Amino acid sequence: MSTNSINKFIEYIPKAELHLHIEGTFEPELMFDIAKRNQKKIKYNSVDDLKNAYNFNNLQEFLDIYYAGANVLIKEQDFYDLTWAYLNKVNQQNVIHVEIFFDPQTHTDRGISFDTVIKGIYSALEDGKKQFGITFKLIMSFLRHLDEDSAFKTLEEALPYKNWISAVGLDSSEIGNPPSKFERVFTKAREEGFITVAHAGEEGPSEYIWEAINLLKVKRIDHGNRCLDDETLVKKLAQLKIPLTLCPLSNLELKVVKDLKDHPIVEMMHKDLLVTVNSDDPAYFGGYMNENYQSITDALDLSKKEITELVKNSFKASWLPEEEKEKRIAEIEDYYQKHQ
Ligand SMILES: Nc1ncnc2[nH]cnc12
Ligand SMILES: [Zn+2]
Repeated sequence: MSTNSINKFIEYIPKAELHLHIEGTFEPELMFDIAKRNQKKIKYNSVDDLKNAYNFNNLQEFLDIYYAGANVLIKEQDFYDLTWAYLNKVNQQNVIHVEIFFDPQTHTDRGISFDTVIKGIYSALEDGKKQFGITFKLIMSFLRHLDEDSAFKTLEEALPYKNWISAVGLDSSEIGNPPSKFERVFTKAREEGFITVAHAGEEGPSEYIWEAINLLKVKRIDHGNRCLDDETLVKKLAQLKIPLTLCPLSNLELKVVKDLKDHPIVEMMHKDLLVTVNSDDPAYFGGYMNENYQSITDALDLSKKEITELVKNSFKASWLPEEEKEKRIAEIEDYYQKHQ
């Protein structure tokens, strides 16, 4: 199979993205534009200087730069522009459904109101649906390095927007901040009708994945790479069909894997895990959806059949209505049959 043919296959197949932090789509060029209009300073002199700083040894080194970048977002229009830029990008990549995270505490902790953040993001998502037909769900993620009180306060702020937010999640510095720290917040969130998900087993141990399942009652695990350390856990994830939202380029850039050739995605498929491909923080990790698919395809020599399986998994793992899921999966199978 020529690289060209498989890359075209990846480009044109309709895709869903399930693990994407909107703050992680902040491209340096847009960051400088928004900083200028808000008269905010950036630590770096130029787009190139900033890009040169994107060299991470672990999750925390990335998070420090990611939170600093988000500091220039002040007005509703800024959150709109950020989200709109992402939708334009993925529309060109034939992404037709997105389930995206936003981190309200990154902004409310600096005095930006919850309303400003969510209104900007949501109105761009609505416009994306109208203009591009991209359907969406919004996931509000708690920052796990902050305390339970802050998470409870954020949950309260989200209640008037229940109709806009499908789920709550858990992200930021994983090691030392286990899911158990947020058990009570997640219980309350479920009582309020939110679906739950959590980042677990990215850098943290497999025990954190168990906690996310048993204590937070998550419907998906974000990352979950470390589940492979525990065969019983792998069996549990497979048996409960709990999807894992994997992020290959993120894993490479944050040194979760040394080389994409070591990425566990194929091993996980062979173990019957429902794994999906996502971009996490594409502005920081060198690629959106197509680049993620293309780089693992290159590294692991994936076939069109395997790529099709991964794409179907994303729709299976999505929260689209059942009827719509089936329709999308049938369309993807049809695409495969025509282009295999
Ligand atoms: N990969 C990641 N892990 C944890 N928190 C994050 N926030 C943004 N990206 C993240
Ligand atoms: Zn993430």
